[in-house]
Amino acid sequence: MTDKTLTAEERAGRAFPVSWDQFHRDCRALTWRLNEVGPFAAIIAITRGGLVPAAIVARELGVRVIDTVGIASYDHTRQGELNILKAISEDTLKLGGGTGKGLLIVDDLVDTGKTAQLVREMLPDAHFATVYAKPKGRPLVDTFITEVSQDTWIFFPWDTALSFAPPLRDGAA
Ligand SMILES: O=P(O)(O)OC[C@H]1O[C@H](OP(=O)(O)OP(=O)(O)O)[C@H](O)[C@@H]1O
Ligand code: HPA
Ligand SMILES: [Mg+2]
Repeated sequence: MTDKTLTAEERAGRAFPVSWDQFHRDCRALTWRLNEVGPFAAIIAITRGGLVPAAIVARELGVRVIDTVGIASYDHTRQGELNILKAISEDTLKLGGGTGKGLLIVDDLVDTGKTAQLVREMLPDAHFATVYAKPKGRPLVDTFITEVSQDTWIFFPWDTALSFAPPLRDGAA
């Protein structure tokens, strides 16, 4: 049974910190794979986490039409109801023939898959790409780069800062 008093991060247990360098490399690797699948008429970033990978992928693939769909579910690390804060624009929907054909959806990661499921329902024929994937959400993603276990919490570079780490013999785990 899931302990509701714990945040998703606390439940995850393992930490996987990602540096800007690593993230940029992983986004470029994702682009290599997507280049085999495209071309794409537009990219839809799932904000906010999808904005950074979408910018890198768009630059590499030469896509200049970018839209966003705003979905929030985690308040820092606790997952709540999914809220659609901004819908996909009419212009983008038209570009994808109403079903998303020839469009690319980008997010930073898929965890439980709830966000991905919701966007997939909006654009069933779009290609869905994330940089990282956890097992529960993985079946919903068409292309990703790195899989991490469900009990891992990914720390993105825009959510973290460099800080002092005490030496091992002083009690650091
Ligand atoms: O697979 P799921 O369990 O749905 O989780 C994945 C989603 O959670 C995070 O977004 P969040 O809702 O925290 O908003 P943010 O992108 O604004 O940080 C992440 O960026 C994904 O969009
Ligand atoms: O592992 C994660 N890291 C950051 N944000 C997230 N949102 C869902 N899962 C995660
Ligand atoms: Mg997000």
